Amino acid sequence: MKIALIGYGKMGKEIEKIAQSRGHEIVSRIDPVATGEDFGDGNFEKADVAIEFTIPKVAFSNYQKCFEYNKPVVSGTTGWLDKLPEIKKACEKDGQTFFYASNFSVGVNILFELNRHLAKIMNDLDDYNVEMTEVHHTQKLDAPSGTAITLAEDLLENIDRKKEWKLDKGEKESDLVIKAEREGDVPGIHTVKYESEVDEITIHHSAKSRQGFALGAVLAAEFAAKNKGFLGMRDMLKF
Ligand SMILES: NC(=O)c1ccc[n+]([C@@H]2O[C@H](COP(=O)([O-])OP(=O)(O)OC[C@H]3O[C@@H](n4cnc5c(N)ncnc54)[C@H](O)[C@@H]3O)[C@@H](O)[C@H]2O)c1
Ligand SMILES: O=C(O)C1=N[C@H](C(=O)O)CCC1
Repeated sequence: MKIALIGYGKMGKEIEKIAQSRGHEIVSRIDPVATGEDFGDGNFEKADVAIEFTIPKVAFSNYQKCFEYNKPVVSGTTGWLDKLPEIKKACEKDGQTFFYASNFSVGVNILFELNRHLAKIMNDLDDYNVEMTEVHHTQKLDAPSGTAITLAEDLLENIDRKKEWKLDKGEKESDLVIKAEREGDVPGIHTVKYESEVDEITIHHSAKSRQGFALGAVLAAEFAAKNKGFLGMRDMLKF
């Protein structure tokens, strides 16, 4: 498969290694800083699929470009999701293909499943408060992480006593607090903690490197090249 990388930073480079090890060819590396390559230089159109890991403020315009070229796109960038309804519309009305995941690691997607299941159990157990922590490297631009937002949305959907998430500090009992910490080169740690007077229950994922995110993004690109529409990890992993 021929792959275009949009964003050739930490994730773009990790994805390149995994994609090549799975026999794929990188035909384009679009990044104004790292490579100087652009959509119009004749290479992007050779791609079967694009994988985009950039920065929040440019992600949406990159997806529009992919759609202009009718290329399926895998989106890993976080912090731009206010534009998601427009992307869904492009998939439904114009037949575009878009695969988004706040986290492509299979391990984190297992955590998402556990989080939904545990939240259903904890809904009636009012003695427990729930809060979340995420830890990432100091270069990260967005907070809370996209992964933390996914975990929080699943908690809010299943725990009636929590009404909205708040970054770092809550004001009311009904606020779900997400603490965001930045240190060193931490690839990503997410914890959901329930606490009562008598005990604590935690579920936790800690990435050892960026390899798991990159492998998941390449698997998603393989899936997006064969399937159409608005896609996500639950379509691909089927667990
Ligand atoms: N979904 C996941 O599994 C997952 C995993 C890791 C990171 N991320 C997200 O991916 C994004 C990138 O992470 P990273 O660690 O690679 O960041 P990074 O800072 O190392 O790389 C970002 C790259 O984007 C480039 N860029 C900036 N503007 C651009 C543009 N207009 N077009 C193309 N490239 C452009 C930058 O020059 C840089 O090289 C972040 O939003 C991060 O939160 C998601
Ligand atoms: O390094 C990052 O930035 C990461 N971003 C994603 C997020 O915001 O959840 C996934 C984990 C790593």
